[in-house]
Amino acid sequence: MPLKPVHVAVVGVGLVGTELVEQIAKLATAAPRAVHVIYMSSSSRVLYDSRFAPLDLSVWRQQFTQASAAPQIYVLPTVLKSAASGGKRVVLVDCTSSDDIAAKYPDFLNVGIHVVTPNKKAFSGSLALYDEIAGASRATGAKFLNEATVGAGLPIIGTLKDLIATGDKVLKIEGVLSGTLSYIFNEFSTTTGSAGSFSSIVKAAKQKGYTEPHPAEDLSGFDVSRKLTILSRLIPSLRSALPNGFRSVATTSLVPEPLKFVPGSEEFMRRLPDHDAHFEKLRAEAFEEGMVLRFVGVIDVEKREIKAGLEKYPFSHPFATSLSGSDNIIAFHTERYSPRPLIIQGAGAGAAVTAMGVLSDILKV
Ligand SMILES: NC(=O)C1=CN([C@@H]2O[C@H](COP(=O)(O)OP(=O)(O)OC[C@H]3O[C@@H](n4cnc5c(N)ncnc54)[C@H](OP(=O)(O)O)[C@@H]3O)[C@@H](O)[C@H]2O)C=CC1
Ligand SMILES: N[C@@H](CC=O)C(=O)O
Ligand code: NA
Repeated sequence: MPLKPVHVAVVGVGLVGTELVEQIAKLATAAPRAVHVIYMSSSSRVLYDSRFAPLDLSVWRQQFTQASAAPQIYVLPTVLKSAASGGKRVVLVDCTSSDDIAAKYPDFLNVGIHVVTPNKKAFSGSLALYDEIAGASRATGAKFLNEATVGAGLPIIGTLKDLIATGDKVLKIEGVLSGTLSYIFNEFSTTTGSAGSFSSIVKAAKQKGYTEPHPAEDLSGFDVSRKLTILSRLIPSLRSALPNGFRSVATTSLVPEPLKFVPGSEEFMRRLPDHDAHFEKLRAEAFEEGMVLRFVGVIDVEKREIKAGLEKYPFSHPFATSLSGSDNIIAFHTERYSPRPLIIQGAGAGAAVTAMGVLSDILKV
């Protein structure tokens, strides 16, 4: 029986959104077309057919460059509701990092539009919004899926949900949860020295598409504390532990004090080299002790302790020897997976693997 198609509205056709549209286009040529893109927007452009006919993905780039109408996020729930008439399955795919769009998820879910997203904002901020999202989803049956918010395409959220749903007890989750910080320290702090200055490696991480739109979000550790918040809310005993979200996670920031309030990423990157000596001192001190630097996150369920920070590990430790590129590594210590934890490792940032995580959620819808 042919698959019932799912109709997607991609909001945020940036690095991840563009790759997602390309992956959907490739899927259509390889298999019976199950995913139709009916709407796409950036912060200044929007492209869709007034009858919500599927967009022709062989020419979307040209059409999108020519599209000029301003996006209408505040009316989008109503617009997509009309696209869902006749029982069509419609999914809002939020590929922005916008708080404003995240705040609208309940409106989409309330009218039966599913939400799939790599954007961490809605799930790592106030518990009130998180509860509103979960409540709207329960009320209408519209799903919200966010696998790509933690570990990009790696099956982290799905695995944690499965462990809990099958009655296992999670004791501790720990690991390297930032692709950007993994890449930076895998290059900057190695068992043999360093591949370059700190700022030049941050620049490379940005060019490779690993960083958040503003790299300070990564260096502040907030991207990691957001991921820890998202995971902790899936653990029943910690669901309400962070009512105000990621800001309550004990987090060590790597942002140099004078750059703390620099709003633009260009100025931030331009001024970062002024602080290379500080990072080099940290690296060299660790190296003298036979240690490397790695940025890790921990959720200790028994102690109700959730923290993110820069740690030192001996040259023989797996974090020093087995990580490379943007690798994430996450260990789930549970009653069943004990004394050896369940470990998931692989690229944890970058357009291809993130879009894959988003697309697999779309296919689940
Ligand atoms: N890069 C990665 O490895 C990973 C990224 N993510 C998440 O994926 C999301 C996207 O990241 P990335 O693609 O790198 O970011 P980009 O900055 O490349 O893309 C963001 C896109 O969102 C658009 N946008 C911003 N505000 C709005 C708005 N109000 N309405 C419509 N469009 C808007 C931007 O438009 P314009 O171009 O006009 O500014 C841009 O097209 C983020 O939430 C990030 O945290 C998650 C896992 C991994
Ligand atoms: N900037 C993030 C992207 C994925 O969430 C990271 O580096 O991990
Ligand atoms: Na994931």
